[in-house]
Amino acid sequence: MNTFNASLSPPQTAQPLIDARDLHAYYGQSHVLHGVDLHLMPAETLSLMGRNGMGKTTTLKALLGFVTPRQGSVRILGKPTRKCRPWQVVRRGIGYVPEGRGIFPGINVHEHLIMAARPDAEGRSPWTLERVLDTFPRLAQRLQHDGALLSGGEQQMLSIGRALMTNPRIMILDEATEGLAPLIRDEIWRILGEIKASGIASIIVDKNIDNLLTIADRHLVLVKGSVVFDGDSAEISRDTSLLDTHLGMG
Ligand SMILES: Nc1ncnc2c1ncn2[C@@H]1O[C@H](COP(=O)(O)OP(=O)(O)OP(=O)(O)O)[C@@H](O)[C@H]1O
Repeated sequence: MNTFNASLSPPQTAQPLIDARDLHAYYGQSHVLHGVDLHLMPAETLSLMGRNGMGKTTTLKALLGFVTPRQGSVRILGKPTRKCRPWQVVRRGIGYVPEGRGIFPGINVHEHLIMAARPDAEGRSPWTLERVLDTFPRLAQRLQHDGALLSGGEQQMLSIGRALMTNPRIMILDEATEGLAPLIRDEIWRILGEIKASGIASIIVDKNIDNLLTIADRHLVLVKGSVVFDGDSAEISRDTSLLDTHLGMG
């Protein structure tokens, strides 16, 4: 798929987990998304790229129901989400790791994890507390620590661990490694690789393009609320003008 020729519809071979079409979103009078199409296939890792302010977070919020699109549709697991509240959308099997992490003061690590625990739609719980703590040994050492007293990296691990406790089919991560020290970032990318290997589909927003090119199967690039590229890592790597102009990697 080439630049400025974004796909309008997903492949017909399997049902997409997420199928969003022609999303238009506004903040007041400000028209922020201009007809975004986005689909996510089972077990796929999709990156959402673009410079600051291009509409990545708003796209994620439109998928989750935090922002109501004025035009367009979102289907999660084949069912429309129109009129659904965000909690009803995520109950279809989405683990959300928001920008800023969403960790609560006054609640410790153990409580953050167990309050999120639920089985998947088939009643299975592959992600147990034990498995999450095995994946994040740092959290195991800090179980009784208040969320507000954790480092940024620990908070991000807790945010990801909490999302996994919901036994999601889809993980949505906004700014997965923002503001973290290089070693912690590496740790987060390793864990995102494990999540991918476990078969969970993901949408990842992050500023580190090299890591996104390594981990994601497909990439969408947003410019001023429109998708200008939809393709795989080889395709985007060849498109030096796109990388230079829209991602600052020239
Ligand atoms: N709550 C809001 N009210 C008004 N305008 C907003 C609001 N949130 C975002 N915007 C504006 O909408 C546009 C898209 O913002 P959005 O946060 O979706 O972009 P982004 O690509 O995620 O950027 P960043 O990397 O800076 O988070 C920007 O112009 C931003 O200023």
